[in-house]
Amino acid sequence: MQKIDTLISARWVIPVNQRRDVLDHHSVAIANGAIIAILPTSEAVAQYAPNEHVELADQALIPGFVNTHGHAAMALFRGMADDLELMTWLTGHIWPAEGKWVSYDFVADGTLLAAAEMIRSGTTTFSDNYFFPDASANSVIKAGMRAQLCFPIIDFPTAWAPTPDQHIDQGLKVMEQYQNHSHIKVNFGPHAPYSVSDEPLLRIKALAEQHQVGIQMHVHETQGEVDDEVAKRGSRPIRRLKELGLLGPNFQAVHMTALSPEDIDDIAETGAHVMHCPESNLKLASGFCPVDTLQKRGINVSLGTDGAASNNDLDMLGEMRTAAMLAKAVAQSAVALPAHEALAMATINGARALGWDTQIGSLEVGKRADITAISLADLESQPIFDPVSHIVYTSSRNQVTYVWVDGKTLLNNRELTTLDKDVIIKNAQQWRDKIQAD
Ligand SMILES: CSC[C@H]1O[C@@H](n2cnc3c(O)ncnc32)[C@H](O)[C@@H]1O
Ligand SMILES: [Zn+2]
Repeated sequence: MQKIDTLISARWVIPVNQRRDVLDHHSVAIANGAIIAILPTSEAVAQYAPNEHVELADQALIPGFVNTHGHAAMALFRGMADDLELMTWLTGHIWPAEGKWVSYDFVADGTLLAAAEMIRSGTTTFSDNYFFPDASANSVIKAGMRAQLCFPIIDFPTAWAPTPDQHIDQGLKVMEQYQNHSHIKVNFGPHAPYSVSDEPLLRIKALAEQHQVGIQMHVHETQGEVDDEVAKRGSRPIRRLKELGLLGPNFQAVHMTALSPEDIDDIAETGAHVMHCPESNLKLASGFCPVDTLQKRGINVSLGTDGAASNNDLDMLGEMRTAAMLAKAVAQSAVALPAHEALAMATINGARALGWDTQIGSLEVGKRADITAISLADLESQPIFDPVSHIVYTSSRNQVTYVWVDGKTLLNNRELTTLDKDVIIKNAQQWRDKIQAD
């Protein structure tokens, strides 16, 4: 018998591999944080002597969700400014609130709140775009998750830095601090084409090439953004970014609504990735990302929740369901974004977009053991013809039972192991009291 750290035996293992397998009565064997075998449970129990054997009858194992766009600390602004269109929401409510409240402590506490919510809904890796990325990094490490932290760059002064160059300089220091960290990647996060001038964008392009890191940016969030840019500069935002040399396989374009055939050509030709945030787009009435068309052009489309101030949750199961439904409506085709492809969008496509697909995003031998378990035991999941259908179309986040990162348990039968739920709730309430009293 081979000694290993953990054996997880489940009714289904859904690896989200190339073959889109659904494996019945299989087990995942874990040693030193990595997946060393996926095999029928009858064989696994004969072959391995695990330190811990987790047996999950009526549950499915999937790769941990990869939430590829958000602003974690904005969880503290959840429900503060609802039912507004993007620019009113941003300029009339969010930016003034950020000017007043955002600090190192705000970001540390807000990111812990977001991390706890994400773990409890099956997310193991997320991408963040917020001020004080050093505070976010500490919270991510405390939570035991993985994150891409895109430090913000914007033309006007923020709570974090007074000029675009100082945003970049401060971000570079954080990037240096986390170079080669197994759980943290630090990337560039220029806010949007309408809020970042050519000069900082050219500096970002040169530095991203020099450091071989990614760039994530809100692009084509609304038709209004595209029209304004055409009126102001005479070119569409995507074309401007292409002409500046930013588009390429390390470019992550968030939102991507209001696309012309030429915009789609630009993305397809350059190999840039698209981060689709359907619920934020719906709530802010921003527009529609043509997911089916993009995928047919071979463009990698991943999934993101955006921040909890525009979603208002960080629930990738819910986001996946919305994405699957919306893709069909937008394509006017019920075969657009089928269930297993929606699951791939929430896992392996995200890992690919973040450049982490050799390590995470699917359950395969050699990858890190970042795994989520979902219970399909209850009445609402009966009968079960296809567990993938149920995960995408009927499951809710309270069915997430276990979460592992690097084989370490972050959620144990719905209990957080790395974070203190009561402290996080108390801190969130204290921030609410301060903000409300103002
Ligand atoms: C530089 S990123 C941080 C910056 O972005 C703001 N933000 C949050 N959500 C959105 C969105 O959907 N579109 C544009 N900007 C957004 C956030 O409040 C920060 O100021
Ligand atoms: Zn955003």
